[in-house]
Amino acid sequence: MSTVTLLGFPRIGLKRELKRALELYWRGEIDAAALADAAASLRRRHWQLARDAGADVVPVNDFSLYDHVLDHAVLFDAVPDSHRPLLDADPLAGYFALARGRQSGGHDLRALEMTKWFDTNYHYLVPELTGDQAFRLRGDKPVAQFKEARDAGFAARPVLLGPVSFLRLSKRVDGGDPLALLDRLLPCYVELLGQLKDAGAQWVQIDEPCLVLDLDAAAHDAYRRAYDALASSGPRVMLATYFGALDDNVALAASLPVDGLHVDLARAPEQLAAVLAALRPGTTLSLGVVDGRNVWRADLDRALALARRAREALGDARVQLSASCSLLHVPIDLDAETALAPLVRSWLAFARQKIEELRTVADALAGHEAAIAALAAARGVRAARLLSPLVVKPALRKRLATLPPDLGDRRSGYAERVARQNAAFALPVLPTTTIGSFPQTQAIREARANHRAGRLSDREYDAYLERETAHAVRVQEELGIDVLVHGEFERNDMVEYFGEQLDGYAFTKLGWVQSYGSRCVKPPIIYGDVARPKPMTLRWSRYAQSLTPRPMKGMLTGPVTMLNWSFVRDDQPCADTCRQIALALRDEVLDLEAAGIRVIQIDEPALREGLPLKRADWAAYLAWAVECFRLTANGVADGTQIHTHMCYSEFNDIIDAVAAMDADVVSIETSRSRMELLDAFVRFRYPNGIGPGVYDIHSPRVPSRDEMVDLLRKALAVLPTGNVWINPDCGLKTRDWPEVRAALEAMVSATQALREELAA
Ligand SMILES: CN1c2c(nc(N)[nH]c2=O)NC[C@@H]1CNc1ccc(C(=O)N[C@@H](CCC(=O)N[C@@H](CCC(=O)N[C@@H](CCC(=O)O)C(=O)O)C(=O)O)C(=O)O)cc1
Ligand SMILES: N[C@@H](CCS)C(=O)O
Ligand SMILES: [Zn+2]
Repeated sequence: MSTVTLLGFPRIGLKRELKRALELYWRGEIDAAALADAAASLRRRHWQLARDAGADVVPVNDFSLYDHVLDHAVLFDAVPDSHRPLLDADPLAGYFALARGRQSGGHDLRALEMTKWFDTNYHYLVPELTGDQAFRLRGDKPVAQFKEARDAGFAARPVLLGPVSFLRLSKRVDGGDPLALLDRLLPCYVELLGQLKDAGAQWVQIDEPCLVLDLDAAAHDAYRRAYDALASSGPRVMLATYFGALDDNVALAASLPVDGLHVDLARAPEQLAAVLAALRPGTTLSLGVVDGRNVWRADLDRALALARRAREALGDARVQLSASCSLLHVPIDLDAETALAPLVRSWLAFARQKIEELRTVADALAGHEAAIAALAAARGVRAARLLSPLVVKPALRKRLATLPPDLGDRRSGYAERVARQNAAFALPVLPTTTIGSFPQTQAIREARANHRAGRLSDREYDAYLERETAHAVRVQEELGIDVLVHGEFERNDMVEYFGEQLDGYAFTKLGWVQSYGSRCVKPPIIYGDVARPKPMTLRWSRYAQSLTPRPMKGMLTGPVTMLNWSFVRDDQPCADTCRQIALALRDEVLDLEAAGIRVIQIDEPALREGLPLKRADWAAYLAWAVECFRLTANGVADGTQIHTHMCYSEFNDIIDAVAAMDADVVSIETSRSRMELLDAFVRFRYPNGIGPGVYDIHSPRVPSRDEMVDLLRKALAVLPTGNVWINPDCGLKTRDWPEVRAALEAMVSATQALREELAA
């Protein structure tokens, strides 16, 4: 019978128990032992859940207190010299200093850079390597977690990030090629695999998601050298590839001397034939037949058909059934969603239900009657979903089909627009602004929770939000910020808040998915045609503008980000869904403008991360993504200023698309890379306004005025002064008020210093 395995399970806990424990620990309210207990009990609960749902083998070492890439950097001692003494003295404190920075106890340590994990909304910490990097094993996390599961009676498979992917996801501080360090790193893997074998591991899962990327000859060579070196040094190796098709790398992956290969058959079912043809004799094939990136019940007939084909070619013992990738990217348990409309709920599967689906396929493959009957039931539910009147809105479809071709064009070019805007707003040189959110304090979240639970009336909640908004406006005025924001206090999240107000979207109570560290999101679920029944942000923008004579920015999440950070329907192309969202948001933009809001920011932080992993697919994606942004933004008059904001982006590859969006101002995250990310704009001679982020909002560390002056000088040396705006890297919702005040005070003071220099 085929084995059911998992590549990984969510770590945060159904009720975000890990988040709570981490934040208590960081505030000094629990000690390291209590944090370790909370983590161990979550691991135990998740192994049990996975086994009860039907997994034959559970993953271990997929658990992390903050991030699995950081865990590997620490495991191999691939950390900056600055952090090593603390890591030696107090491993947990050192670990969190790498993740979050630390400015206490005589330390001034910065956090590592954080970036997107492939095309997901999970963020990993980028290991920093030097040219003469030495690696050694530090600690024994994978072995300890294997023993923990083994001793608790679970059949467990340790998960490691593979050496080539680890290096490709790292960066060299000297600009060199991280893969040049491969030969130095491999002995650590060999030693670790030996330890796992000694501990009794039968299999180890080695993740090489980079095998689904476009790879050059040097990367192919690195893969061969790496796996030749690892061959037979430890347990049997399941080489896991995910997030797409192996395509040109299929022969490479299948030729490596490993015992098993996992392939993603949710995104790329068509690759099964090529994989079966290329597989070495004796190799086990793990079929990722259930989608680990989305929440729809699987097409179990298709999954079973794929499994049967693999079994015919390989025999039962050489076939494993799994989700396409780690289940890290989906919520834990649909059973907790008691408030979802029953029909919509019947269409969904979260992590636990996905394991049950895998069990069903495995059992059906083995001919079990009950499983075969379950397949028929699942078939009925899927068919009903695709035909449901909840899904299709004919009037909207008609509007979309008859859009005038120039709907996404501004009336005039940038030069004319900016002249009008400058005359209307009379802003100083180097105008200051922020990205939108102000601290989402515990008190605000509690008020929202109380409102949701009926303990706070609509009127009380509204009045509370008005007070918070008025306070934020006052603070910005006191600080001397030029273009203000209302603070986004009414929003639980920049995507979920809009999803809650749009037709065609469902939202969950406990559908938490980790975004980074202790931070989570509840991605809303797009199940049908999207439409806007009524204005969504007008009330708060209008109120905030009424409090100040300064320009108040309207604040919207853009269509591409709404799409990429939601669970999307799988019954129509993403481009079509995105156009529907764009039309809904366009109406919001025009309502804001009509209400006198003359600066409107449309955030698109997820536009870059949605780039397909293969370059060949980029142009098509960027074409519809830009079209959707333009459709949303460009119906306004010349005097209305459109801003967009993007964070965590590497812009070199997409600068043409950013320019084609034609926003009047784009604010970007640049401080962590010390303005390196500006290069693309400089080389392109980006013509419109640009706000390079001058301080990192992800760390509690308050930057000094001089640091910001320094960064700004770098920016002003390469950008036309008249185009430059001054802002933080991203929104301030995760910070607290004293930090925000101090940091913005320093930002305004840095700006004033530069204005004086420019005037002199
Ligand atoms: C900007 N980013 C975002 C991304 N994706 C999004 N969908 N949204 C984003 O803003 N991706 C990239 C970046 C970085 N990512 C994040 C992601 C998440 C956060 C964050 O701060 N998340 C909050 C949760 C936000 C939320 O939904 N809050 C709700 C629920 C609040 C809550 O916990 N309530 C309690 C009761 C109150 C209490 O006692 O605290 C409860 O329900 O139990 C809300 O505000 O209503 C997080 O804390 O993880 C930041 C950046
Ligand atoms: N307006 C949002 C953008 C985050 S990317 C915020 O300020 O939080
Ligand atoms: Zn941002």
